[in-house]
Amino acid sequence: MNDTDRLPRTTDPALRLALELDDGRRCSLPHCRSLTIGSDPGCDLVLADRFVSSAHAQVRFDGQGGYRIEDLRSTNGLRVDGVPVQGAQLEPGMHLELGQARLAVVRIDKSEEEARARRLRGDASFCRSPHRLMGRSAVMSGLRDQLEKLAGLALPVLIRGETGTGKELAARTLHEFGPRPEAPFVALNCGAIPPALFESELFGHRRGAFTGAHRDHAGAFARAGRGTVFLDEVAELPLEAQAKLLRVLETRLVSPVGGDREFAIECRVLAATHRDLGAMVTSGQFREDLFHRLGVVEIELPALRRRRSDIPGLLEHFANQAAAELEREVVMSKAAVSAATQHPWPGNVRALRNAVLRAAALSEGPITAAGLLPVARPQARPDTIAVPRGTYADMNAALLRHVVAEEGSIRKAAQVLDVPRSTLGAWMQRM
Ligand SMILES: Nc1ncnc2c1ncn2[C@@H]1O[C@H](COP(=O)(O)OP(=O)(O)OP(=O)(O)O)[C@@H](O)[C@H]1O
Repeated sequence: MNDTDRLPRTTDPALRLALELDDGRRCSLPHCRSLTIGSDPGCDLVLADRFVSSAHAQVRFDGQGGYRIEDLRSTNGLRVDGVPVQGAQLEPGMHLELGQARLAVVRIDKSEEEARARRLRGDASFCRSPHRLMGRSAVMSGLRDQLEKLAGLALPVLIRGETGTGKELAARTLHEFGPRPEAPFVALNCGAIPPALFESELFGHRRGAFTGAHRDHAGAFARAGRGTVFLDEVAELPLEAQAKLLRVLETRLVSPVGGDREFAIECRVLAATHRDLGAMVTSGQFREDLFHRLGVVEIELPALRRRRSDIPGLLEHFANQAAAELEREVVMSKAAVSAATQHPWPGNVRALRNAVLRAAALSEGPITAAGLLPVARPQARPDTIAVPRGTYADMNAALLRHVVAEEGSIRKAAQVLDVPRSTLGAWMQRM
């Protein structure tokens, strides 16, 4: 038998279906679009199974509200409810086998789906969520649509954007609207991990693996379980660490340092960077194969100066946040809104948020333009830096302290040094 057309057809146009993997991952069938399934990272649904062909099958939208799966001449074929088929109309309750991978066709509860979409679009009820990407500009609403589509797919996503544009917020949104929002979201700042600790932080270690390893340590992949690992500032990984990460992403197997057993990883991997990874690949600083693994899909968070129409809404949002924290009214003057809309905001939304919170804390009446954007006082810059005699580490610490003292804040120093604020913060903590 090569076809299961005799199965009842899906006629309800509102019926939404998803494919559920054995490990609980769920991929909702995109509205009115086709979806390819295979082991190739370019597929919409990637199955890391050596019996799955690179492009194994395709789920086609049939134009009438239904979906059909077709075998794409795969090596190991397609089975529906245990029967080898060439194609079949998808119905809830069916079991598909592609190579050794098993997928169940499940019905998505419509109200659950609608609530998810409403939350992502920004209903009032979702305003309280700390993970909300605000902004009414066309570029931001396009981005939210993109995130909504990507959240249901198990693909790796590379998030690009300048510091403070909301990359981590976007990663959390993908996790929160993905199939397992209740599973852990583990964020790791790759720029803040000393090279010697990289393997242990990601993959974990066993007790006694190295001096100081007094007990077993679960790495990020183990802690994320079936959730998400977010590799922030992934471009900062040294080449040796990149090779190790690539191996894990290819085999989906992790071996803790000092352990003799590998375990399979089940989490989704998201990565972010403020750097031009393509250029780093060209200059040999970043592995091309890892770049393609991580960036199956790329999204870009636009700089705030490229979407100035979002600024008044963000000011209002953060003024409300400040009012809630300070337990008093916080009002922005028209002049402050106008000045903020012209400002270049090199530190993007984070800088804007900090400016509003600082101004709200310091001003008693409405926030003025000068209160929000104080003019930087020119500082006398010494020609030399007093560097202590000592080790390379001592010297680095002295230089970092100097830049922070001169710039007046870790945020500004991070901009001068062109490193993320969180990275510089972590360096300072280790000094
Ligand atoms: N669109 C947005 N709506 C509301 N808040 C935002 C938005 N974008 C960023 N923020 C806020 O700005 C701050 C910085 O965001 P986030 O940490 O996600 O940026 P990032 O791009 O990951 O920064 P970095 O590269 O420095 O790590 C957070 O407090 C976040 O909540």
